[in-house]
Amino acid sequence: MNKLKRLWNDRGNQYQYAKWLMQYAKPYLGRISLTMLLDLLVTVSTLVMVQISKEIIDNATIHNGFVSLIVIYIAIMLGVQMLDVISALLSTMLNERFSFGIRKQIYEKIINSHWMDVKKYHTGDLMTRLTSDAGNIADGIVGTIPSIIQLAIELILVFFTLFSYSRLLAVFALMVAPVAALSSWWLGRKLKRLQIKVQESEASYRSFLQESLANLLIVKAFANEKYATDRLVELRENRFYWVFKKTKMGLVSSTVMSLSFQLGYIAAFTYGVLQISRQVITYGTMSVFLTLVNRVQSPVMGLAQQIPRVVSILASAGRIMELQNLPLEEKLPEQMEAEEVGVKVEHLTFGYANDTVLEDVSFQIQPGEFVAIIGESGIGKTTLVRIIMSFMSNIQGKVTFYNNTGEEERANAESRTFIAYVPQGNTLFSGTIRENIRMGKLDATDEEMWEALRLSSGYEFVKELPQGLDTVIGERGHGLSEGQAQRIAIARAFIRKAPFLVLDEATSALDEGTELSVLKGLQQLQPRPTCLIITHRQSILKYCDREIKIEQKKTVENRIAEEV
Ligand SMILES: Nc1ncnc2c1ncn2[C@@H]1O[C@H](COP(=O)(O)OP(=O)(O)OP(=O)(O)O)[C@@H](O)[C@H]1O
Repeated sequence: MNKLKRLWNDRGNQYQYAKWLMQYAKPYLGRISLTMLLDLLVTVSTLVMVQISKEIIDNATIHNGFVSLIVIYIAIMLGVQMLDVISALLSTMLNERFSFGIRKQIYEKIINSHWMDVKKYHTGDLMTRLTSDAGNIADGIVGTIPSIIQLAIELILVFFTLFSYSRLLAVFALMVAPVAALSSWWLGRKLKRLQIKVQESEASYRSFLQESLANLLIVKAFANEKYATDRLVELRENRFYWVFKKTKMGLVSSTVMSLSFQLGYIAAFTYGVLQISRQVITYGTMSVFLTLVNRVQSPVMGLAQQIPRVVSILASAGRIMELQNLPLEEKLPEQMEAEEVGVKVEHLTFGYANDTVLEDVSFQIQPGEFVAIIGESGIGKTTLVRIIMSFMSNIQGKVTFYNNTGEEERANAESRTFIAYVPQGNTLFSGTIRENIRMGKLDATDEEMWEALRLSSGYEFVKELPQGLDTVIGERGHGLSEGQAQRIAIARAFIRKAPFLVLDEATSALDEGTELSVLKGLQQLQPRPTCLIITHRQSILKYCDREIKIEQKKTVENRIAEEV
């Protein structure tokens, strides 16, 4: 019963996947049809060539002229070659455009979905979906599906041509079809599970590869080079196991089909020979028989061989649809003048999976206030600012920004346009210092960059670099010290001149003196932003008006005394 139910549900899913694929393919249907038309023209031309070859052989046996027929045959053959080339070029172009189109859509989907939902996937897995799965779908839409249609048309055309010569032979030739259909059905079901395993093992392999390269220092520091290589081999072996299993299954089915194909051919051959011996047919007709039998069976085989491809496309479509189904972040139209922004948090409750981190928390931060968020490690400080910045989904309660004129805006992804953020850790991109700072303000001038660097205490060291702002830094700020990278990240936030600034342990790598000058720079920011500063350091508190302490899932507010 359960098995039946699963089959039924699976059928529903396949239909959803196919519908989704169609919707993706829609803009490309014109160009796909053109390549199909070219391929169809090739099919028809080859059928005409079969007919001409029969005439040539028959004319030769009765000593009639056949030179002009050979010339026509060669002309058509050259035409077919040209059509083949054009069709190959067209489908490569189409494949490239389509595969990029699909990747762009998924990429956009990922970057516009809730950060929290996307972070559940390993970047290696996301990469596999963006590259291998998207590639599978592109190949499918541009190659497999048109070739299925083309093979079906070819089958019909050739079948009726053969039928017009000999009904019996046509039916003989099609005897391979039930075998092909049965083995395809059996194969399709088994293959889908294997294909998902192949893609999952590919994702684990890529994830490990990417992570171990990104954390090469840790691998080396713990002398884990051999362990890393062994692990890589193990993951690759796992992938190989599934690929091999899938290939074996494909081979079993194609061997069965190939054997039935051979049998069909032998039957047609014997039948033809008998007919010749009884002088019922000519040698020319015999050659047509054999060619057509071959040509009826090959599309049937071709169709059956497409089954693994279709299965693999549907499995990839399922993996990509999963990303497509992620809910988009809410982006509300601007509702308030974002000057001097404050925030109200009301009855906020939030937890990851089963663990509640914050429970019925309410507080307010006035525009222009500097507030320290404190509390022991792992208590929920970063979580709280991520909620305020609308990175999280499934929160209970309300977060509202407001300005001095009483306008309000419920926190949403669009609110980040008036927020600047310095996250924990090293968050620089590879590229120049200029490119990194510019992320805070895309049209920033050099003067603005130097000013932001001055306020973040990065001016001196960047000035001393031979290439200055054009100094190229590596992945995650490689080439800079942690403290220097932090100051560039702070400059990236300062240049935004955002009315709401969030610093998450932004000065943790700085010495006391440099930290002090960053805090002084923070106070000089014009216009003065509202500032949320997550910190473990007492020295920072005296630069704040208030502290909000997180304790036992609640917040406790304290005004900071002047003399602290
Ligand atoms: N993506 C996540 N999934 C599940 N649990 C998480 C996730 N991120 C954080 N947590 C958990 O939520 C709790 C709060 O984490 P959070 O990062 O907000 O703490 P924090 O106060 O900022 O800590 P620290 O001072 O060490 O940076 C921790 O117990 C942590 O394990």
